[in-house]
Amino acid sequence: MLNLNSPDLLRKQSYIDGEWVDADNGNTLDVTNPATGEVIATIASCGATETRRAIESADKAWPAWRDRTVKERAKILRDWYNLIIDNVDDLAAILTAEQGKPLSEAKTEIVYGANYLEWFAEEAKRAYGDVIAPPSKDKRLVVIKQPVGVTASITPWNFPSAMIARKVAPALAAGCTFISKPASETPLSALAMAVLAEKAGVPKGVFNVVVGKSSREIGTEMTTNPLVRKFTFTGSTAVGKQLQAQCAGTVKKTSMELGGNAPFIVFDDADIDAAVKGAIICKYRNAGQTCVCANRILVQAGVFEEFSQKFTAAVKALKVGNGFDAGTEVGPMINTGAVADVKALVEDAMGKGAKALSEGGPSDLGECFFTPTVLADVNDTMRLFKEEIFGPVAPLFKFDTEEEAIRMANDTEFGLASYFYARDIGRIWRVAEGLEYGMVGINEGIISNEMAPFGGIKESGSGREGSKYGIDDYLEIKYLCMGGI
Ligand SMILES: NC(=O)C1=CN([C@@H]2O[C@H](COP(=O)(O)OP(=O)(O)OC[C@H]3O[C@@H](n4cnc5c(N)ncnc54)[C@H](OP(=O)(O)O)[C@@H]3O)[C@@H](O)[C@H]2O)C=CC1
Ligand SMILES: O=C(O)[C@H](O)CS(=O)(=O)O
Repeated sequence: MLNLNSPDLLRKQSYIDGEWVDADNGNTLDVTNPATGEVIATIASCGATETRRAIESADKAWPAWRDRTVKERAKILRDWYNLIIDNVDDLAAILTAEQGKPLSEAKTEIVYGANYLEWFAEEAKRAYGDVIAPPSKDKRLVVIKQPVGVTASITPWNFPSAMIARKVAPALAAGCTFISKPASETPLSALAMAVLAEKAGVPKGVFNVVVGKSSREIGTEMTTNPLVRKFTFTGSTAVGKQLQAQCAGTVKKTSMELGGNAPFIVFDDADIDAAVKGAIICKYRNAGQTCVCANRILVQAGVFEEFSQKFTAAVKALKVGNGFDAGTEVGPMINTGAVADVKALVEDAMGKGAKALSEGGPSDLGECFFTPTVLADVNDTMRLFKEEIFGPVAPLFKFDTEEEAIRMANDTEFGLASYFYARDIGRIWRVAEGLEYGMVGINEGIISNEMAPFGGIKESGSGREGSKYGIDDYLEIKYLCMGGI
C-alpha cells in the first residue's frame, strides 16, 4: 500500500462543483500498479450525467472567475504551484504506483507540470490587446482579449499529472473554467491535483475532475455539449481525429497534442558519445512511452558501427525494475496490451530481416515488463518505421547522405518532435529547416519545458502548449470599433 505523508491526497471519488462524489449509478473502477498487478485503489467510475453536471458547474463558475483580476488568478495559480512542490514526494509516489515510471522520473514530471502553473501565473498578466491606427479621424480601433470560456480536456496515462497541468494552467490563467477527464488507468494523480487546487483557493466549479472507464461516453458529452467552448486533447492521433470531428457540431475551439514518430539522426560529424547519451534518454524515458521518444534512430554509415556498439552497450546496462526500487531506469509498460503491441512490432521487423543487437522482450519481472531492445538491419517496409512504437524498442536505420536522412525523417504523417546530432553549422541550419516537425532537438535529447512551445504539425496535431504562445489557445480576440469621435 501507499505510505503517504498526506493520505488525504489519495482520493477515490470524482471532483465536481467543489464536491467529492461517487458515480450516480455506483459504478467503480480499479486502479492497478503495472509493476505488481496489485489494486491500489477502487474509485468511482462516472459517466455522461456526472460530466454534464461538471460542465454546468464550470459554466456557472465562469463569470466570477473571468471577472477576477489577473493578479488574483495569478496568486491562486502560484499558491497551487507551491502546494504541488511542497507535496512532490507524495504526488510522485501516487504517480509511480499508478503509472509505473521510476520515482525519479515521477518527481521530474510533477515539477515539470507544476512549472506550467508557475509560468502561466505570470503569463496571465501579459494577455495584451492592441490599439490600431484608425482608417479615419472619426474612428478608434481597439483589440481586447477575453477568455474562451468552459474548457474540457482529455489526457493520456503516460504523464498523468503534467499533461493536465500543461492545459489547466493556461486555461485558468486566461479566465476559463476547466473539466479534466484523465485516463482511467491513471486517475489518482489528477484527483490529487484537485485536492491541492481546493487548498490553493481555486473556487468550486473552476476545476473539475471526472473519472470514468466509459471514456467514449464522457468524451461525447464533452465534445457535444454547447456549454463547452474549448476542447483540448492529448493522446493518440486516431482518438484525436474522432474527438475533433465530434467537436465540429458545435464549432468548438480545439487543440490537439497527438502521436509522434520522432527521427533521431546521428551524422558523421556528431559527438558520438553525446549522441549515445542523448539517444538513451530520448528513447527510454518512461520506458519509451512518450509521444516525443526517438522512434527511428537514423545513423550515417561512417559512424554506424561506433554508434551502434556504444548505444547497444548502454542499453544492456539499463536497470529495469519496479519504479519504487532504487536505481530503476526503466519501469513496466502501462499494461499487458501495450506489451503485446510492442512485441508484435518487433516480431514484424524480425520477420522481415531485422537483427537484434540487444534482444529484449517480455520479462520475468512481471507481465507488464518489456526489456529494452535494439534492432539493426531494419528498413522502411517494417511497421516500426511508420508506426509509433510507444515502448522500449530502438530500431537503428543506416543512411548515406544528408538529403537521404531528411527524406527518411520526413517520410511519415506525423510531425511532432525530431532530433539530430551534428556539429557543422551549415548542416545544422539545413537540417533544422528541412525537418517537417513542430520541434527539433539539436545535440539534445530532452527538449520539453514550460517556456518552449510544445506541439506538432501534420497528424501530430495543432496548437502549442507552454511558452508565450500557450495562453492564446484559451483567449478570444475581440475587435472594438468606436465611431463618432
Ligand atoms: N502529443 C502529445 O503531447 C502526447 C501524445 N500522446 C499519444 O497518446 C498515445 C498513447 O496514449 P493513450 O492513452 O494510449 O492514447 P489514447 O488516445 O488511447 O487515450 C488518450 C485519452 O483519451 C481517452 N479516450 C480513448 N478513446 C476515447 C474516446 N473514444 N472518446 C473519448 N476519450 C477517449 C482515454 O481514456 P481511457 O484511457 O480511460 O479510455 C485517455 O484519457 C500515443 O499515440 C502518444 O503518442 C501521449 C502523450 C502526449
Ligand atoms: O506525453 C508526452 O509524451 C509528453 O508530452 C512528453 S514531454 O512533454 O514530457 O516531453
